[in-house]
Amino acid sequence: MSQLEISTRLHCSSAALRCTDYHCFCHPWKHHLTLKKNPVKKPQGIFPICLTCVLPTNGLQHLLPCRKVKAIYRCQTGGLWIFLSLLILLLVMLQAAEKLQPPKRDIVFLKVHKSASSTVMNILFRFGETHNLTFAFPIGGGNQLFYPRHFLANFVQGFSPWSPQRFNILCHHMRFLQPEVQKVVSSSAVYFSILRNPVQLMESAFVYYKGTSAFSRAHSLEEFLSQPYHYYNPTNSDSHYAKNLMTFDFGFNPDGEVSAQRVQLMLKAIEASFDLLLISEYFDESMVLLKEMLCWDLDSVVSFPLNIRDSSTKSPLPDTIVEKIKDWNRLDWEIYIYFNRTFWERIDRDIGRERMQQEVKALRDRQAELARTCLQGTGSVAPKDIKDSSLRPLQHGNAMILGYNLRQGLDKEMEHTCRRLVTPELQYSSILYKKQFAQQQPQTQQPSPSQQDNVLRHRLEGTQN
Ligand SMILES: Nc1ncnc2c1ncn2[C@@H]1O[C@H](COP(=O)(O)OS(=O)(=O)O)[C@@H](OP(=O)(O)O)[C@H]1O
Repeated sequence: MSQLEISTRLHCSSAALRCTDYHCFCHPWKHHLTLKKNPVKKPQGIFPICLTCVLPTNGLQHLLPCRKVKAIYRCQTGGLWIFLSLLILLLVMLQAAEKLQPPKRDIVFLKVHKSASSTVMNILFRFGETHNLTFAFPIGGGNQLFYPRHFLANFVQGFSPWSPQRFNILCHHMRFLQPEVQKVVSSSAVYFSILRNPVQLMESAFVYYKGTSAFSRAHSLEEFLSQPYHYYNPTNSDSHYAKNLMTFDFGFNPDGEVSAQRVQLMLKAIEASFDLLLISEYFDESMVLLKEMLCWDLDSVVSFPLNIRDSSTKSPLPDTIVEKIKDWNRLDWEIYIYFNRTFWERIDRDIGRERMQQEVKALRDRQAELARTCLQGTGSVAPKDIKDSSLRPLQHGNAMILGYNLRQGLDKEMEHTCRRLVTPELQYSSILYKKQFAQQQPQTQQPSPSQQDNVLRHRLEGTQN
C-alpha cells in the first residue's frame, strides 16, 4: 500500500469545497482516520497528528465527496504511531488542564513606594471586591500597616494567633517581613511586587516627601545630592524616603554596606520570597505577566494610572544628577537592574515577545475603550477640576496629584465599574474596610512595642542590617 499525506494530497471532486476545509483525526486504537470539517479557527494541537496519518492510494481519495463531513479510512498501524498519538493527546490534555486553573485569590503584594503601586492596588481592590475576598487591613482601617515598622501579623485587624482565619489579599504599604506575613495569609498565597528605576523613583519621592527631614531643607534634588550627608541623618525616623527606598520596603537596611556578597544575599532573599517582580516602566507588560501568573482574565488587570503627578511638579534630570542618584541609591539600583533582567527572561520563557505584544495591544485597546466610556474629557485632570470630591486623590508634599472626572449619564452598572477604576487609594480602602467590618466596631489599639521587638529579631541576618 503506498502512502499519501492527508493534509497535502487529498483530492476533492468538487472545486467548490477545498480540502483544507477538512482536518483529520486519527483514532490510534481503532486504526481509522476521521475527516472533519475544520472550524473557522485553524485547528491546533490535534492537527499535527493528522500529518502523520496516511491514506491508501487506491483511488478512493479521488472519489471522496467533499460534502461528506465524516469519512473513515484505514490508518497505517504501528506501535510507535499509537505511542506518539497518546503522548500528544496527553500533552494537549495537560495544556487544557493548565488553562482551566481557577483564578488565584490569595495574594501578597508588597506596595513599594513611588513605583505605580497605587495603580496595582486598585486592580487588587477591584478583584477582591468583585470576588468577595477579604483584605488584611491595618488595625483601625488606616492606610499603612504601621509603616515604617517591619510588618507584624498583629498589625492586621482581625488577626489572632489562635484563630485559623487567613486573609485573601495583603496589599497595604508595609515594610516586608516574611515570617510575619506568612501568619496572615494562606501558605499557597502568591507573592509579588513592583519596582521602578531608582532615578525616577527618587525624583518622584523628593517632590512627594518634600516635608520629610532629609528633603525639607534642600531646595532641589541637585542641592540635596551635592552634599547628601548635610541633609540626611539615617537615625531620623523618616530618613528611609531619601535613600534606597525600595531596599527599605523589602525589609533590608538602606544604609547597609554595598558589597557584592551582600547584594547577592539580598537579591537571592527577594527571589526566594517573591514569585514575580514587576517593572513600572513596562507597566502593561507587567500586567500581562501578572494575569498569567494569577490565571486572571484581561479585564481583571485593566487600569487607569493613579497617583500620577502633574508635569509642573516634575523636573528633568541632567546626566550628572542621574549618575549621582544611582550612586546614592546603589542597593536599589542593584535590585532594579537584576529584576529588570529576570523580568524579560521570564517573558521570553513563559510568553514570548510576539504573544506579549499581542496581549499588550489587547490590554491597551480595552483600556482605551474604557477611557472613552468612563471618562469625561481626554484623561486626568488637576485636583481643583475634579467635580466629585470622593474622587479627589490625597495631595502630598510638593506634588500635584491628578485624578479623573466620570462621564455623566452612565447606566448604574457601568457607573460602578468606572467609578471603581478611578477611586483613589484612601477612599477605596475605606469603602472596603467598612464592608469587611460592617458588623463590628473598629479596633483602634496599636500593637505593643514589645511585640514588635520580638519580631525584629527574626530579621535576615547579614542582609537586613
Ligand atoms: N500605569 C502606570 N505606569 C507607570 N507609572 C505609573 C502608573 N500609574 C502610576 N504611575 C506612577 O507611579 C508613581 C506613584 O507611585 P505609587 O502609587 O507607588 O506612590 S505611593 O507610594 O503609593 O504614594 C507616580 O510617579 P510620579 O508621577 O513620577 O510621581 C505615577 O505617575
